[in-house]
Amino acid sequence: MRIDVVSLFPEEVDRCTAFGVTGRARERGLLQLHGWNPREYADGNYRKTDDRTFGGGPGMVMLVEPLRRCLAAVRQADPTPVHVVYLSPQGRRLEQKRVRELAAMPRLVLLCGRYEGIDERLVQAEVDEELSIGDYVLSGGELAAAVVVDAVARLQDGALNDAGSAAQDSFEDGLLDCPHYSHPVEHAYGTVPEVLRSGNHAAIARWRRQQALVRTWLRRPDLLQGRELSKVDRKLLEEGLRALEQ
Ligand SMILES: CN(C)c1ccccc1CNc1ccc(C(N)=O)cn1
Repeated sequence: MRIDVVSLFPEEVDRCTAFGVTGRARERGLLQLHGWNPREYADGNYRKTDDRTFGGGPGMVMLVEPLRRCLAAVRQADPTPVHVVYLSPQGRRLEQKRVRELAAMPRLVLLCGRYEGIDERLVQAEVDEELSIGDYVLSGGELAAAVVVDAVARLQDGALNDAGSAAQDSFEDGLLDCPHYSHPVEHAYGTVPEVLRSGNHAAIARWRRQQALVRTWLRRPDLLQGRELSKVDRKLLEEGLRALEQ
């Protein structure tokens, strides 16, 4: 998968995705990341990329023309058709389902706004999809772009070892993950649950599913709103909640 990032600070996204799973996915060529700076496509010796907003009021707006030229160069760099995503607080909320769909695309362009955002005419003419990573305001779209790069990179084939992809599964069916434990078995902070050391894989899978269901019920009941639980899951959840009351 190829991702082109259009930003006044392309290095920010590069550095945020240069480590761990995402860094390895890039090293392995599972994901190519290219940065583009619209300032290189701006006119004049100040290479102006932003200007005052019409209608008055505070703040500056990113200009159409440097971005239009920059995006033309991005398209020209590779014959693969692009899907242009604009990261903004006005975008649709990014969820894992959409991450999976984006991860399956051959090519993405991530457009990062600064100042008060980008001239709406550029957005209307060039943007396929406006996305928000959450209901909060950042100083620029770069960290939101890095979140998208990270989320899609780890879904590329070969990016995660089997343990990672197992962890992945629990989120896949829309539940929160179960708790995790490692050494030592006994610690001042507590003891590792017996079942996890039993070697009984059916019991371990059952316990993990039950924990995921109980946690989701208690912490994110909204995630259970839209779905019918199977009889098995409903029983696991009820039993898990009863155990908490003991
Ligand atoms: C400067 N601002 C407010 C702005 C305004 C319009 C577009 C981009 C930006 C850049 N900032 C962003 C970007 C994304 C998110 C998000 N929630 O995904 C939050 N902030």
